[in-house]
Amino acid sequence: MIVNALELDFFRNYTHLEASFDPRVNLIYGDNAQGKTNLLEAVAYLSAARSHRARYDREMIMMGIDSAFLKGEVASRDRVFTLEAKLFRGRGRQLFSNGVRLKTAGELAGILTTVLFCPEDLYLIREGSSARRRFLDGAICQLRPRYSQALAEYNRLYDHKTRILRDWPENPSLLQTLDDFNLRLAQTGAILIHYRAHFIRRMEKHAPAIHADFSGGRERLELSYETVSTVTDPMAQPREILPQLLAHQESHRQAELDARQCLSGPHKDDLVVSIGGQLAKTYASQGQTRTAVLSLKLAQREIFQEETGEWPVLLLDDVLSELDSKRQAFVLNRIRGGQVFITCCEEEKLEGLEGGRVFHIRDGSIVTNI
Ligand SMILES: Nc1ncnc2c1ncn2[C@@H]1O[C@H](COP(=O)(O)OP(=O)(O)OP(=O)(O)O)[C@@H](O)[C@H]1O
Repeated sequence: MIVNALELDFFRNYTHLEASFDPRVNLIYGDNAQGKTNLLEAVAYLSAARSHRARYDREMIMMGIDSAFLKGEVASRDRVFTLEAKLFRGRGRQLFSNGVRLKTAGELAGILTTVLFCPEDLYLIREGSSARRRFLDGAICQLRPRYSQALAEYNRLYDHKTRILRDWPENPSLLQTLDDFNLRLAQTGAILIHYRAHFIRRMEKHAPAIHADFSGGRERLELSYETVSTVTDPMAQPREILPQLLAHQESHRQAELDARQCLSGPHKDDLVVSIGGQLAKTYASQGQTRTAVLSLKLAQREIFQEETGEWPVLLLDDVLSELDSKRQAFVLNRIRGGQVFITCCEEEKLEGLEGGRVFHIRDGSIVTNI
């Protein structure tokens, strides 16, 4: 997948932008607050009609203006697609693919897939397990529609069970439905565990090799999957996992009633990341953390390519800071396959770039395009 060209009108701080891109590396540099991240956000928005940092579409419309327009020309699946989004203040957005209005954002799936790294992704290593579960869920949903259905169903059942456990002392009749929710949660939970285990197994084949190359052979990345303790083989079929989840629920039944919280199930799963045998969350340096997160993202991208034959577009926002020059050179020149967008602040980073195209962004405009 390649973004050949992008056009923006009244998107964030871009009054009007027209740009065409290199099929390999695009380096976007400029001072702080000039519009580098906004550019990546626009590309990401055309991929899934979602922004990683805007809660509402209206935030992306230039202040004082009523609508914004985004247009991308994308080469994908041996065809060229024109993707358009029109954002409005006070009413719903409109999405188009090759001039045809789309009914849902889901219809964009598979045309332009992006893998984004942004500074907040460092939480993936540093913070609690929820950030890592979000990463796993997002990556598996890109590949497996059945997983996204199961995840949505699990979250719905989980919310319901949480309400039962919270309210049962005031309303004991709620407990009559608890067994039913437990069974359905275990059935969908078993599907999540099965898919997560298989995905992490594939990540284990890709991410350590990338991390080793990235760190010049100095570091060994290890991944492992931590799930419900009664599950003996998370790779097994969901029907084999199901009785083990039910047993765990049963043994935690009283504790859940006492705590008025849902304590059993894969909503507490974790992807454990270690570097050289030490838990990355506790011991990794800033550069190691960045390297590990990026290795995970690059592995996600390779798995997608293996499955579909297409490289997702890689969007790297402010990835170079805190990396030494060897690791920067890896990002600039040695990421294999596919198109990459990299934002950075300092001009000296340009010296390390061996090919591709360079864009200097100032105040919502491209001032030089090398
Ligand atoms: N809806 C909007 N209308 C107008 N300007 C906006 C809007 N949303 C954001 N901006 C402005 O866009 C500018 C550039 O933001 P962006 O996040 O792209 O900066 P950046 O170049 O990535 O900077 P940094 O290096 O600090 O990350 C900011 O000054 C911000 O105030």
